[in-house]
Amino acid sequence: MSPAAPTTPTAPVAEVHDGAVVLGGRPVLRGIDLAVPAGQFVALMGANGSGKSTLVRAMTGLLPLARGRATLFGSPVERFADRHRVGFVPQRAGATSGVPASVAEVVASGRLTRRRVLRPASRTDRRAVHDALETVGLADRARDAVSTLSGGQQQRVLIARALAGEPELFFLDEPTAGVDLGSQQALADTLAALAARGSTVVLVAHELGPLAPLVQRTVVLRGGRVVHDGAPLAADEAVALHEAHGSHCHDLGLPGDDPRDRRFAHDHAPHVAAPLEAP
Ligand SMILES: Nc1ncnc2c1ncn2[C@@H]1O[C@H](COP(=O)(O)OP(=O)(O)OP(=O)(O)O)[C@@H](O)[C@H]1O
Repeated sequence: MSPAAPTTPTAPVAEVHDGAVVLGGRPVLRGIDLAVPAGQFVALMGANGSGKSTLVRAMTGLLPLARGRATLFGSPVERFADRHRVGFVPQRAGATSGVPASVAEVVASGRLTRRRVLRPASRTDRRAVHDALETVGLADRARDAVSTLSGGQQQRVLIARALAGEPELFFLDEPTAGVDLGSQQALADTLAALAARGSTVVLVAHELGPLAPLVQRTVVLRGGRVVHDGAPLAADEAVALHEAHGSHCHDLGLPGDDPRDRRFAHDHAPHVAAPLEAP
């Protein structure tokens, strides 16, 4: 019998190595090492201000790293050109922003990374928009103004916009925050279908709710560092883990006792005058 062919480890579709991010002169992420293989469903958890949104923004190239490197599909994020391969659903973004657009128009904007500039939408584009709306259960609202939808439905419109680009890798930043249970379940069904198709999902969440069964790996951040990376955790376990981690680093993104932190904070100290003391 011939020996089994060696298994090739799945190359990461998103990776950060020794990543650090500085915002407003303060280090908010330090020493981040994270590699997400194709097809994995990862939950990114941690308390408010622990750095979850900052990490997904750095992983998608929306924020520059002050140190380390980030790659998407093996390319440095700053030079990554295949934008259609990545879908991003930002945190707490309304789908309307006061713009009088229909649901279908907002979702169609998700095709722009695939369409040639100034070309009218093709039959394929229209099909992708329709399929995305079907997936999130809003096909019957396609012609309605997004402003007439509930917050949860608007969140689903943004997810449909990401789906319409037919990406392989999704980042979703707290898609269930403030969303009714019906919409949470619709989202769980949508993400289950994506996972079954082999898509990779990085989900920021405080509460997993109906999404919990989908999670294969949990990464917990605290004070801008990874404090757990492994088996899925329930939200209360993530909080317990968060609280169990010492007092050195805290959620204000200030450095802990690690000398590398002090060095890093020194190197990136804010170049602004200190605020005036309160009288
Ligand atoms: N533009 C900014 N300038 C300065 N500091 C910022 C900026 N954006 C975020 N921060 C700080 O960076 C830290 C991490 O913020 P981030 O939004 O990534 O946390 P989070 O874990 O996603 O929190 P939440 O769960 O509340 O969304 C916080 O201390 C926050 O105050």
